[in-house]
Amino acid sequence: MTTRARTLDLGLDARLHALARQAQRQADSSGRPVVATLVEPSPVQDPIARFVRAPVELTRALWWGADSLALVGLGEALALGPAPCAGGVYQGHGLDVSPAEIAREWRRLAAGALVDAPSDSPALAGPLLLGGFAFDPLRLTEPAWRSFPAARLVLPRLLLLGEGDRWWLASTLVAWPGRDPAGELEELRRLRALLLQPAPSGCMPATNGRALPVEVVRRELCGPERWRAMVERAITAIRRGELAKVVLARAVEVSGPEPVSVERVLRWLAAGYPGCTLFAFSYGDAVFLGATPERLVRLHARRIETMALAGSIRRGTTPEEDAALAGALLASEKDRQEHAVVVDELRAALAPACRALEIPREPSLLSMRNVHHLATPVRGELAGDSTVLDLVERLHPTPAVGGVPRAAALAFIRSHEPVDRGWYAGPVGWVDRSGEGEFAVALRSGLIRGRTARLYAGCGILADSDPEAEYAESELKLQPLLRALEGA
Ligand SMILES: C=C(O[C@@H]1C=C(C(=O)O)C=C[C@H]1O)C(=O)O
Repeated sequence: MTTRARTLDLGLDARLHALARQAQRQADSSGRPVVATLVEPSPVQDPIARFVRAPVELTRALWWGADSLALVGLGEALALGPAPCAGGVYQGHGLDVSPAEIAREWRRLAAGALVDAPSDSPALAGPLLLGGFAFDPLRLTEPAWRSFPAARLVLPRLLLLGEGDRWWLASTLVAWPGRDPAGELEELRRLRALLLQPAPSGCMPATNGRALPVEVVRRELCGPERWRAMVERAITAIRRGELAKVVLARAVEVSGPEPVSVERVLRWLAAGYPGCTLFAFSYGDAVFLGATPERLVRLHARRIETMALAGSIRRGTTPEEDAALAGALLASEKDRQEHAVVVDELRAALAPACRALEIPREPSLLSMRNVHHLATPVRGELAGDSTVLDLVERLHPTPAVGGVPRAAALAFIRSHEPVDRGWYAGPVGWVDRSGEGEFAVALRSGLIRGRTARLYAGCGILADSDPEAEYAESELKLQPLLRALEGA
Protein backbone atom coordinates (compact mmCIF):
# COMPACT_ATOMS: atom_id res chain seq x y z
CA MET A 1 0.00 0.00 0.00
CA THR A 2 2.73 2.43 1.04
CA THR A 3 4.85 1.60 -2.00
CA ARG A 4 1.92 2.07 -4.27
CA ALA A 5 1.11 5.45 -2.72
CA ARG A 6 4.70 6.55 -3.02
CA THR A 7 4.89 5.47 -6.67
CA LEU A 8 1.72 7.39 -7.34
CA ASP A 9 3.09 10.52 -5.66
CA LEU A 10 6.33 10.31 -7.58
CA GLY A 11 4.34 9.88 -10.77
CA LEU A 12 2.28 12.95 -9.94
CA ASP A 13 5.33 14.97 -9.07
CA ALA A 14 6.98 14.06 -12.36
CA ARG A 15 3.82 15.03 -14.23
CA LEU A 16 3.64 18.36 -12.40
CA HIS A 17 7.27 18.98 -13.27
CA ALA A 18 6.74 18.16 -16.93
CA LEU A 19 3.67 20.38 -17.04
CA ALA A 20 5.56 23.28 -15.44
CA ARG A 21 8.42 22.96 -17.94
CA GLN A 22 6.04 22.88 -20.89
CA ALA A 23 4.14 25.91 -19.51
CA GLN A 24 7.43 27.78 -19.06
CA ARG A 25 8.48 27.15 -22.66
CA GLN A 26 5.09 28.39 -23.84
CA ALA A 27 5.28 31.48 -21.61
CA ASP A 28 8.79 32.33 -22.80
CA SER A 29 7.90 32.04 -26.47
CA SER A 30 4.54 33.86 -26.24
CA GLY A 31 5.62 36.52 -23.74
CA ARG A 32 2.40 35.87 -21.79
CA PRO A 33 1.67 34.01 -18.53
CA VAL A 34 0.60 30.39 -19.01
CA VAL A 35 -1.67 28.52 -16.61
CA ALA A 36 -0.95 24.83 -16.01
CA THR A 37 -3.26 22.50 -14.06
CA LEU A 38 -2.95 18.90 -12.99
CA VAL A 39 -6.19 17.12 -12.06
CA GLU A 40 -6.29 13.94 -10.00
CA PRO A 41 -9.02 12.00 -8.18
CA SER A 42 -9.35 12.87 -4.52
CA PRO A 43 -10.83 11.09 -1.51
CA VAL A 44 -14.24 12.39 -0.41
CA GLN A 45 -13.92 15.75 1.33
CA ASP A 46 -15.82 17.79 3.88
CA PRO A 47 -15.86 21.14 2.04
CA ILE A 48 -16.55 23.22 5.14
CA ALA A 49 -13.69 21.60 7.06
CA ARG A 50 -11.35 22.14 4.11
CA PHE A 51 -12.32 25.81 3.94
CA VAL A 52 -12.07 26.66 7.63
CA ARG A 53 -9.09 24.56 8.62
CA ALA A 54 -6.67 25.94 6.04
CA PRO A 55 -4.23 28.55 7.42
CA VAL A 56 -5.99 31.91 7.81
CA GLU A 57 -3.40 33.83 5.81
CA LEU A 58 -4.33 31.87 2.68
CA THR A 59 -6.88 33.21 0.24
CA ARG A 60 -9.77 30.76 0.49
CA ALA A 61 -13.09 30.29 -1.27
CA LEU A 62 -16.06 27.99 -0.78
CA TRP A 63 -19.01 27.39 -3.10
CA TRP A 64 -21.52 24.72 -2.26
CA GLY A 65 -24.49 24.85 -4.61
CA ALA A 66 -27.98 23.55 -3.94
CA ASP A 67 -27.28 21.07 -6.78
CA SER A 68 -24.48 19.67 -4.55
CA LEU A 69 -21.55 20.91 -6.63
CA ALA A 70 -18.87 21.82 -4.09
CA LEU A 71 -15.76 23.87 -4.79
CA VAL A 72 -13.05 24.80 -2.31
CA GLY A 73 -10.24 27.06 -3.53
CA LEU A 74 -7.05 27.33 -1.45
CA GLY A 75 -4.21 29.73 -2.11
CA GLU A 76 -3.80 31.99 -5.07
CA ALA A 77 -1.99 31.10 -8.32
CA LEU A 78 -3.29 34.34 -9.80
CA ALA A 79 -6.01 36.91 -9.06
CA LEU A 80 -7.93 39.04 -11.54
CA GLY A 81 -9.18 42.44 -10.42
CA PRO A 82 -7.58 45.64 -9.15
CA ALA A 83 -4.12 45.18 -7.64
CA PRO A 84 -3.88 45.56 -3.87
CA CYS A 85 -1.70 48.10 -2.09
CA ALA A 86 0.77 47.04 0.58
CA GLY A 87 -0.63 44.56 3.11
CA GLY A 88 -3.29 43.26 0.73
CA VAL A 89 -5.47 46.30 1.33
CA TYR A 90 -7.38 48.08 -1.45
CA GLN A 91 -7.41 51.84 -1.21
CA GLY A 92 -9.35 54.41 -3.18
CA HIS A 93 -11.50 51.58 -4.38
CA GLY A 94 -12.79 53.60 -7.31
CA LEU A 95 -10.69 51.00 -9.16
CA ASP A 96 -13.59 49.56 -11.08
CA VAL A 97 -12.98 46.35 -13.00
CA SER A 98 -16.08 45.06 -14.76
CA PRO A 99 -17.11 41.41 -15.21
CA ALA A 100 -16.65 41.86 -18.98
CA GLU A 101 -13.03 43.00 -18.50
CA ILE A 102 -12.34 39.99 -16.28
CA ALA A 103 -14.01 37.81 -18.93
CA ARG A 104 -11.62 39.09 -21.63
CA GLU A 105 -8.56 38.48 -19.50
CA TRP A 106 -9.77 35.03 -18.47
CA ARG A 107 -10.52 34.02 -22.07
CA ARG A 108 -6.89 34.75 -23.00
CA LEU A 109 -5.48 32.87 -20.02
CA ALA A 110 -7.85 29.92 -20.35
CA ALA A 111 -7.24 29.56 -24.09
CA GLY A 112 -3.52 28.98 -23.51
CA ALA A 113 -3.92 26.81 -20.40
CA LEU A 114 -2.28 23.38 -20.20
CA VAL A 115 -4.38 20.75 -18.45
CA ASP A 116 -3.35 17.25 -17.49
CA ALA A 117 -6.58 15.53 -16.38
CA PRO A 118 -7.94 11.98 -16.25
CA SER A 119 -10.41 11.32 -19.06
CA ASP A 120 -13.26 10.65 -16.62
CA SER A 121 -12.89 13.93 -14.71
CA PRO A 122 -15.70 16.47 -15.19
CA ALA A 123 -15.16 19.24 -17.76
CA LEU A 124 -14.97 21.91 -15.07
CA ALA A 125 -12.14 20.14 -13.21
CA GLY A 126 -9.27 22.28 -14.37
CA PRO A 127 -8.25 25.90 -13.98
CA LEU A 128 -11.26 27.76 -12.63
CA LEU A 129 -11.83 31.20 -11.10
CA LEU A 130 -13.71 31.67 -7.84
CA GLY A 131 -14.68 35.06 -6.47
CA GLY A 132 -17.02 37.96 -6.91
CA PHE A 133 -17.78 41.63 -7.25
CA ALA A 134 -18.88 44.45 -5.01
CA PHE A 135 -22.51 45.48 -5.32
CA ASP A 136 -21.47 48.97 -6.42
CA PRO A 137 -17.82 49.55 -7.32
CA LEU A 138 -18.30 53.31 -6.95
CA ARG A 139 -19.33 53.03 -3.33
CA LEU A 140 -16.61 50.88 -1.73
CA THR A 141 -15.13 53.27 0.78
CA GLU A 142 -15.56 51.80 4.26
CA PRO A 143 -12.53 50.27 5.99
CA ALA A 144 -14.66 47.23 6.92
CA TRP A 145 -14.40 46.13 3.27
CA ARG A 146 -10.69 46.93 2.87
CA SER A 147 -9.72 43.44 1.70
CA PHE A 148 -12.66 43.14 -0.72
CA PRO A 149 -12.09 45.22 -3.86
CA ALA A 150 -14.58 45.97 -6.65
CA ALA A 151 -13.72 42.66 -8.29
CA ARG A 152 -11.63 39.72 -7.24
CA LEU A 153 -11.61 36.42 -9.11
CA VAL A 154 -9.00 34.02 -7.86
CA LEU A 155 -7.41 31.09 -9.67
CA PRO A 156 -6.67 28.88 -6.64
CA ARG A 157 -3.45 26.93 -6.36
CA LEU A 158 -5.47 24.02 -5.08
CA LEU A 159 -9.07 23.42 -6.06
CA LEU A 160 -11.12 20.66 -4.50
CA LEU A 161 -14.16 19.84 -6.55
CA GLY A 162 -16.96 17.50 -5.52
CA GLU A 163 -19.99 16.30 -7.41
CA GLY A 164 -22.01 13.85 -5.33
CA ASP A 165 -19.52 11.38 -3.92
CA ARG A 166 -16.80 11.92 -6.53
CA TRP A 167 -14.03 14.35 -5.70
CA TRP A 168 -11.15 15.80 -7.66
CA LEU A 169 -8.16 17.92 -6.87
CA ALA A 170 -6.79 20.44 -9.36
CA SER A 171 -3.29 21.81 -8.65
CA THR A 172 -2.44 24.95 -10.60
CA LEU A 173 0.66 27.02 -11.25
CA VAL A 174 1.31 29.97 -13.52
CA ALA A 175 4.47 30.18 -15.63
CA TRP A 176 5.58 33.80 -16.15
CA PRO A 177 7.72 34.80 -19.15
CA GLY A 178 11.42 34.87 -18.31
CA ARG A 179 10.97 33.50 -14.77
CA ASP A 180 12.21 30.26 -13.30
CA PRO A 181 9.17 28.03 -12.58
CA ALA A 182 10.99 26.36 -9.67
CA GLY A 183 9.54 28.80 -7.12
CA GLU A 184 5.97 28.19 -8.29
CA LEU A 185 6.49 24.44 -8.22
CA GLU A 186 7.97 24.62 -4.75
CA GLU A 187 5.05 26.67 -3.45
CA LEU A 188 2.58 24.23 -4.94
CA ARG A 189 4.40 21.29 -3.37
CA ARG A 190 4.43 23.06 0.00
CA LEU A 191 0.70 23.71 -0.12
CA ARG A 192 -0.08 20.17 -1.21
CA ALA A 193 1.91 18.79 1.71
CA LEU A 194 0.30 21.24 4.14
CA LEU A 195 -3.29 20.99 2.98
CA LEU A 196 -3.71 17.45 1.87
CA GLN A 197 -3.32 15.95 5.31
CA PRO A 198 -6.57 14.27 6.23
CA ALA A 199 -8.81 16.85 7.93
CA PRO A 200 -8.94 16.11 11.66
CA SER A 201 -12.30 14.55 12.33
CA GLY A 202 -14.64 14.82 15.25
CA CYS A 203 -13.74 18.41 16.21
CA MET A 204 -17.09 19.83 15.38
CA PRO A 205 -20.59 18.36 15.37
CA ALA A 206 -22.20 18.49 11.95
CA THR A 207 -24.84 21.03 13.01
CA ASN A 208 -25.95 23.12 15.95
CA GLY A 209 -23.99 25.21 18.41
CA ARG A 210 -23.87 28.97 18.43
CA ALA A 211 -21.08 30.75 16.69
CA LEU A 212 -20.89 33.57 19.23
CA PRO A 213 -21.72 31.75 22.42
CA VAL A 214 -22.28 34.35 25.14
CA GLU A 215 -22.92 38.04 25.70
CA VAL A 216 -23.66 38.93 22.12
CA VAL A 217 -23.96 42.66 21.61
CA ARG A 218 -26.08 43.89 18.73
CA ARG A 219 -25.53 47.30 17.16
CA GLU A 220 -27.88 48.78 14.56
CA LEU A 221 -26.08 50.47 11.68
CA CYS A 222 -29.41 51.69 10.31
CA GLY A 223 -31.99 51.58 13.09
CA PRO A 224 -35.78 51.96 12.77
CA GLU A 225 -35.77 55.81 12.66
CA ARG A 226 -33.12 56.05 10.01
CA TRP A 227 -34.78 53.27 8.02
CA ARG A 228 -38.16 54.99 8.10
CA ALA A 229 -36.70 58.28 6.87
CA MET A 230 -34.84 56.53 4.05
CA VAL A 231 -37.87 54.53 2.92
CA GLU A 232 -40.11 57.61 3.05
CA ARG A 233 -37.65 59.49 0.87
CA ALA A 234 -37.67 56.62 -1.60
CA ILE A 235 -41.48 56.58 -1.68
CA THR A 236 -41.52 60.32 -2.36
CA ALA A 237 -39.00 59.92 -5.19
CA ILE A 238 -41.07 57.08 -6.67
CA ARG A 239 -44.28 59.12 -6.45
CA ARG A 240 -42.52 61.99 -8.17
CA GLY A 241 -41.65 59.60 -11.01
CA GLU A 242 -37.89 59.73 -10.45
CA LEU A 243 -37.78 55.93 -10.17
CA ALA A 244 -40.17 52.98 -10.22
CA LYS A 245 -38.58 50.66 -7.66
CA VAL A 246 -35.56 50.76 -5.38
CA VAL A 247 -34.20 48.07 -3.07
CA LEU A 248 -32.96 49.51 0.22
CA ALA A 249 -30.77 47.65 2.67
CA ARG A 250 -29.77 47.95 6.30
CA ALA A 251 -27.05 46.34 8.38
CA VAL A 252 -26.46 45.21 11.96
CA GLU A 253 -23.26 44.35 13.72
CA VAL A 254 -23.12 41.62 16.32
CA SER A 255 -20.06 40.94 18.40
CA GLY A 256 -19.11 38.72 21.27
CA PRO A 257 -16.17 38.24 23.60
CA GLU A 258 -14.51 35.62 21.37
CA PRO A 259 -13.84 35.33 17.65
CA VAL A 260 -16.81 34.19 15.62
CA SER A 261 -16.61 30.51 14.71
CA VAL A 262 -16.85 30.60 10.92
CA GLU A 263 -17.17 26.83 10.94
CA ARG A 264 -20.25 26.93 13.16
CA VAL A 265 -21.86 29.61 11.02
CA LEU A 266 -21.26 27.63 7.83
CA ARG A 267 -22.49 24.36 9.35
CA TRP A 268 -25.59 26.06 10.68
CA LEU A 269 -26.38 27.56 7.28
CA ALA A 270 -25.68 24.30 5.43
CA ALA A 271 -28.02 22.40 7.72
CA GLY A 272 -30.79 24.99 7.86
CA TYR A 273 -30.87 26.23 4.27
CA PRO A 274 -30.31 23.20 2.05
CA GLY A 275 -32.02 24.78 -1.00
CA CYS A 276 -29.59 27.71 -0.91
CA THR A 277 -26.07 28.17 -2.23
CA LEU A 278 -23.52 28.34 0.55
CA PHE A 279 -20.57 30.61 -0.18
CA ALA A 280 -17.58 32.00 1.70
CA PHE A 281 -14.57 34.07 0.69
CA SER A 282 -11.67 34.66 3.03
CA TYR A 283 -9.44 37.55 2.02
CA GLY A 284 -6.97 39.06 4.46
CA ASP A 285 -8.43 39.09 7.96
CA ALA A 286 -12.10 38.92 6.94
CA VAL A 287 -14.54 36.30 5.71
CA PHE A 288 -17.62 37.18 3.67
CA LEU A 289 -20.16 34.37 3.73
CA GLY A 290 -23.80 33.52 3.33
CA ALA A 291 -26.50 31.12 2.17
CA THR A 292 -28.38 32.69 -0.71
CA PRO A 293 -31.60 31.53 -2.35
CA GLU A 294 -30.99 33.73 -5.42
CA ARG A 295 -29.20 32.56 -8.54
CA LEU A 296 -27.91 35.39 -10.68
CA VAL A 297 -27.04 33.20 -13.65
CA ARG A 298 -25.84 29.73 -14.53
CA LEU A 299 -24.38 28.86 -17.91
CA HIS A 300 -24.08 25.15 -18.60
CA ALA A 301 -23.93 23.37 -21.97
CA ARG A 302 -24.88 26.72 -23.54
CA ARG A 303 -28.12 26.84 -21.52
CA ILE A 304 -28.73 29.95 -19.46
CA GLU A 305 -30.66 29.70 -16.21
CA THR A 306 -31.58 32.60 -14.03
CA MET A 307 -34.52 33.56 -11.83
CA ALA A 308 -36.60 36.46 -10.68
CA LEU A 309 -36.84 36.47 -6.91
CA ALA A 310 -38.83 39.29 -5.37
CA GLY A 311 -41.84 39.52 -3.10
CA SER A 312 -41.58 38.10 0.40
CA ILE A 313 -43.68 37.11 3.42
CA ARG A 314 -42.90 35.45 6.73
CA ARG A 315 -43.52 31.75 7.44
CA GLY A 316 -46.48 30.84 9.62
CA THR A 317 -46.19 29.24 13.02
CA THR A 318 -48.79 26.55 12.18
CA PRO A 319 -49.32 24.74 8.84
CA GLU A 320 -52.66 26.56 8.43
CA GLU A 321 -51.19 30.00 9.06
CA ASP A 322 -48.23 29.19 6.81
CA ALA A 323 -50.52 28.17 3.94
CA ALA A 324 -52.62 31.31 4.45
CA LEU A 325 -49.51 33.52 4.34
CA ALA A 326 -48.24 31.77 1.19
CA GLY A 327 -51.65 32.28 -0.42
CA ALA A 328 -51.64 35.94 0.58
CA LEU A 329 -48.21 36.44 -1.02
CA LEU A 330 -49.29 34.78 -4.27
CA ALA A 331 -52.38 37.00 -4.33
CA SER A 332 -50.67 40.25 -3.29
CA GLU A 333 -50.93 42.93 -5.95
CA LYS A 334 -47.96 44.83 -4.54
CA ASP A 335 -45.66 41.80 -4.45
CA ARG A 336 -46.78 40.69 -7.93
CA GLN A 337 -45.91 44.13 -9.27
CA GLU A 338 -42.54 44.16 -7.49
CA HIS A 339 -41.88 40.73 -8.99
CA ALA A 340 -43.03 41.59 -12.53
CA VAL A 341 -40.55 44.48 -12.64
CA VAL A 342 -37.72 41.96 -12.12
CA VAL A 343 -39.05 39.49 -14.72
CA ASP A 344 -39.33 42.28 -17.32
CA GLU A 345 -35.78 43.46 -16.69
CA LEU A 346 -34.36 39.93 -16.93
CA ARG A 347 -36.18 39.43 -20.23
CA ALA A 348 -34.82 42.72 -21.62
CA ALA A 349 -31.26 42.04 -20.40
CA LEU A 350 -31.07 38.48 -21.71
CA ALA A 351 -33.01 38.71 -25.00
CA PRO A 352 -29.99 39.99 -27.00
CA ALA A 353 -27.79 37.12 -25.74
CA CYS A 354 -30.34 34.30 -26.11
CA ARG A 355 -31.91 32.30 -28.88
CA ALA A 356 -35.15 31.63 -27.03
CA LEU A 357 -36.34 32.53 -23.55
CA GLU A 358 -38.71 30.40 -21.53
CA ILE A 359 -40.50 32.36 -18.82
CA PRO A 360 -43.56 31.01 -17.01
CA ARG A 361 -46.42 33.50 -16.91
CA GLU A 362 -47.09 33.06 -13.21
CA PRO A 363 -44.60 33.20 -10.34
CA SER A 364 -44.37 30.23 -8.02
CA LEU A 365 -43.55 29.99 -4.34
CA LEU A 366 -40.02 29.44 -3.06
CA SER A 367 -40.01 28.74 0.66
CA MET A 368 -37.08 28.93 3.01
CA ARG A 369 -37.02 28.29 6.73
CA ASN A 370 -37.54 32.01 7.44
CA VAL A 371 -39.53 33.37 4.44
CA HIS A 372 -41.65 32.61 1.39
CA HIS A 373 -40.64 34.35 -1.83
CA LEU A 374 -42.21 34.73 -5.23
CA ALA A 375 -39.92 33.13 -7.82
CA THR A 376 -39.95 32.79 -11.60
CA PRO A 377 -37.34 30.62 -13.33
CA VAL A 378 -35.97 32.12 -16.56
CA ARG A 379 -34.24 29.83 -19.06
CA GLY A 380 -32.77 30.27 -22.49
CA GLU A 381 -30.19 29.12 -24.97
CA LEU A 382 -27.07 31.16 -25.48
CA ALA A 383 -26.95 32.78 -28.93
CA GLY A 384 -23.35 34.01 -29.15
CA ASP A 385 -20.16 33.08 -27.38
CA SER A 386 -20.73 34.97 -24.11
CA THR A 387 -19.13 33.60 -20.98
CA VAL A 388 -21.00 33.48 -17.68
CA LEU A 389 -19.07 36.65 -16.73
CA ASP A 390 -20.50 38.49 -19.75
CA LEU A 391 -23.95 37.44 -18.56
CA VAL A 392 -23.15 38.77 -15.08
CA GLU A 393 -22.24 42.07 -16.74
CA ARG A 394 -25.65 42.14 -18.45
CA LEU A 395 -27.67 41.19 -15.40
CA HIS A 396 -26.11 42.79 -12.32
CA PRO A 397 -27.68 44.52 -10.49
CA THR A 398 -31.13 43.11 -11.23
CA PRO A 399 -34.09 45.06 -9.82
CA ALA A 400 -34.32 42.36 -7.12
CA VAL A 401 -31.39 44.10 -5.41
CA GLY A 402 -31.00 47.43 -7.28
CA GLY A 403 -34.10 48.95 -8.83
CA VAL A 404 -35.66 50.51 -11.91
CA PRO A 405 -34.43 52.47 -13.75
CA ARG A 406 -31.08 50.97 -12.80
CA ALA A 407 -29.00 54.15 -12.82
CA ALA A 408 -31.51 56.20 -10.82
CA ALA A 409 -31.92 53.40 -8.27
CA LEU A 410 -28.15 53.02 -7.86
CA ALA A 411 -27.75 56.78 -7.41
CA PHE A 412 -30.49 56.73 -4.76
CA ILE A 413 -28.87 53.84 -2.90
CA ARG A 414 -25.46 55.52 -3.09
CA SER A 415 -26.68 58.75 -1.60
CA HIS A 416 -29.16 57.43 0.98
CA GLU A 417 -28.02 54.12 2.41
CA PRO A 418 -25.86 54.83 5.47
CA VAL A 419 -23.86 51.58 5.25
CA ASP A 420 -21.56 50.54 2.43
CA ARG A 421 -22.93 47.27 0.95
CA GLY A 422 -19.50 46.00 -0.01
CA TRP A 423 -20.01 42.56 -1.55
CA TYR A 424 -23.49 42.13 -0.08
CA ALA A 425 -25.98 41.75 -2.99
CA GLY A 426 -23.07 41.55 -5.43
CA PRO A 427 -22.40 38.60 -7.77
CA VAL A 428 -20.33 35.73 -6.32
CA GLY A 429 -19.47 32.50 -8.09
CA TRP A 430 -17.15 30.67 -10.42
CA VAL A 431 -16.21 30.35 -14.07
CA ASP A 432 -14.41 27.41 -15.67
CA ARG A 433 -11.95 27.44 -18.54
CA SER A 434 -14.69 27.14 -21.16
CA GLY A 435 -16.37 30.28 -19.80
CA GLU A 436 -19.25 28.37 -18.21
CA GLY A 437 -20.12 28.58 -14.54
CA GLU A 438 -22.52 30.05 -12.05
CA PHE A 439 -22.97 33.28 -10.10
CA ALA A 440 -25.34 33.87 -7.21
CA VAL A 441 -26.57 37.12 -5.65
CA ALA A 442 -24.75 37.37 -2.31
CA LEU A 443 -27.81 37.74 -0.05
CA ARG A 444 -28.44 36.47 3.50
CA SER A 445 -24.82 37.22 4.05
CA GLY A 446 -22.37 38.86 6.39
CA LEU A 447 -18.81 40.01 6.80
CA ILE A 448 -16.97 38.42 9.70
CA ARG A 449 -13.79 39.86 11.17
CA GLY A 450 -12.57 38.56 14.50
CA ARG A 451 -15.26 39.00 17.14
CA THR A 452 -17.61 40.96 14.92
CA ALA A 453 -20.04 40.06 12.18
CA ARG A 454 -21.77 42.63 10.04
CA LEU A 455 -25.01 41.38 8.50
CA TYR A 456 -27.09 42.88 5.73
CA ALA A 457 -30.68 42.64 4.46
CA GLY A 458 -32.81 44.66 2.08
CA CYS A 459 -36.32 45.03 0.65
CA GLY A 460 -37.84 46.26 -2.58
CA ILE A 461 -39.61 49.59 -2.14
CA LEU A 462 -42.53 50.70 -4.33
CA ALA A 463 -44.89 53.69 -4.16
CA ASP A 464 -47.24 51.98 -1.69
CA SER A 465 -44.64 50.35 0.58
CA ASP A 466 -45.00 50.65 4.34
CA PRO A 467 -41.70 51.43 6.14
CA GLU A 468 -42.60 49.38 9.24
CA ALA A 469 -43.62 46.33 7.22
CA GLU A 470 -40.42 46.58 5.19
CA TYR A 471 -38.36 46.86 8.36
CA ALA A 472 -39.97 43.67 9.65
CA GLU A 473 -39.25 41.99 6.31
CA SER A 474 -35.59 42.98 6.44
CA GLU A 475 -35.44 41.54 9.97
CA LEU A 476 -36.73 38.22 8.59
CA LYS A 477 -33.97 38.24 6.00
CA LEU A 478 -31.37 38.78 8.74
CA GLN A 479 -32.58 35.67 10.56
CA PRO A 480 -30.42 33.00 8.90
CA LEU A 481 -27.20 34.69 9.96
CA LEU A 482 -28.47 36.14 13.23
CA ARG A 483 -29.64 32.71 14.35
CA ALA A 484 -26.36 31.14 13.31
CA LEU A 485 -24.54 33.68 15.47
CA GLU A 486 -26.83 34.15 18.42
CA GLY A 487 -28.47 30.75 18.54
CA ALA A 488 -32.09 30.02 17.65
C1 LIG B 1 -32.44 42.23 -0.83
C2 LIG B 1 -32.71 41.02 -0.34
O1 LIG B 1 -33.61 40.16 -0.93
C3 LIG B 1 -34.17 40.44 -2.19
C4 LIG B 1 -35.41 41.19 -2.09
C5 LIG B 1 -36.63 40.53 -2.00
C6 LIG B 1 -37.91 41.31 -1.77
O2 LIG B 1 -37.85 42.55 -1.69
O3 LIG B 1 -38.97 40.70 -1.63
C7 LIG B 1 -36.70 39.14 -2.14
C8 LIG B 1 -35.61 38.44 -2.47
C9 LIG B 1 -34.36 39.10 -2.85
O4 LIG B 1 -34.31 39.29 -4.22
C10 LIG B 1 -32.06 40.50 0.87
O5 LIG B 1 -32.25 39.34 1.22
O6 LIG B 1 -31.25 41.23 1.49
